Amino acid sequence: MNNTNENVNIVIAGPRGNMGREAVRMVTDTDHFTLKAVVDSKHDGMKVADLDGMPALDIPVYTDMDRCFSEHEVDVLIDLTSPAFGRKHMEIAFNHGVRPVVGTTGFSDEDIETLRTIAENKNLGGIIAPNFAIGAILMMKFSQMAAKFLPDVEIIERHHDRKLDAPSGTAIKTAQLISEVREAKVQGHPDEHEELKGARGADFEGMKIHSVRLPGLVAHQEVIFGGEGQTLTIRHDSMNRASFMPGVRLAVETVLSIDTLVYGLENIIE
Ligand SMILES: NC(=O)c1ccc[n+]([C@@H]2O[C@H](COP(=O)([O-])OP(=O)(O)OC[C@H]3O[C@@H](n4cnc5c(N)ncnc54)[C@H](O)[C@@H]3O)[C@@H](O)[C@H]2O)c1
Ligand SMILES: O=C(O)C1=N[C@H](C(=O)O)CCC1
Repeated sequence: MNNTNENVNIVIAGPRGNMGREAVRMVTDTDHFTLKAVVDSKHDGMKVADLDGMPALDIPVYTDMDRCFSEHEVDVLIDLTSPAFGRKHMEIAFNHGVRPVVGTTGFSDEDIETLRTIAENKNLGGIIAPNFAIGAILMMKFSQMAAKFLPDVEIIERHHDRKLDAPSGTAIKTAQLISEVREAKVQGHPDEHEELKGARGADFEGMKIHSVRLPGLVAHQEVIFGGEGQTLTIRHDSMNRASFMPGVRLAVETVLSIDTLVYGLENIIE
């Protein structure tokens, strides 16, 4: 952790998105963070102030991340873009000695392994966090704890209808954490069959994951455990994107002092 509060030079990719806008606010409101530039899918050569609905900041906009890192001294990249670009952006960052903090979801296990190897070869830290909200991290930890005692579990995640990936990164991470403590297990009736394809949801080692997408939602998840004569529901709701920002700030401060890739904020909140 950067306990000395030394200045951190930051680039944000995806500044016009729901998360990116919030991250621009968080970085510019944090005394020891400096926003050096943003990387957008368009508007190369403009300033943040020129972008619709963005604050009046004299900060340059790039579409070419390589060029952005060549022209500025950068410590940390915050990537909040889309599943198609997260991995590429991380590789570019590592190549420039920049430490990525990535909220973008949709990474495969193979992506994470490859990126970890790159990070370690370059002696650089990186953090991929499917969910930056402290309450969501606790939901995942509590779920892992409960699964030791109640191994029958299903996950229902609910998100806004602009979301590209399903199931959510949080739901996958929750299932991975649960699978660390329980034997793989087929749930439900052994002879069950779906009258409509997909009715039982996605399968992760016998756990079912159900994805709801509706306008009006932000990010929500229930982890439901069933046992003899009882159920236990662990639920988290993010009502807005500000809920993610303390976690992004913590990740930026932590990534400066690690030299591997960390996947999941639960690994840095002990
Ligand atoms: N980890 C978390 O806590 C957390 C929280 C919310 C969202 N997310 C994830 O973060 C990502 C962004 O979510 P959002 O709701 O802000 O999405 P969004 O669609 O509102 O914003 C994404 C932004 O990225 C920009 N973009 C796309 N490709 C780009 C590129 N190549 N270079 C630069 N910018 C590019 C788009 O123009 C858009 O402005 C998603 O993957 C989402 O799942 C993670
Ligand atoms: O808005 C989104 O998209 C979110 N995605 C994360 C996920 O996939 O788990 C969690 C927070 C919101």
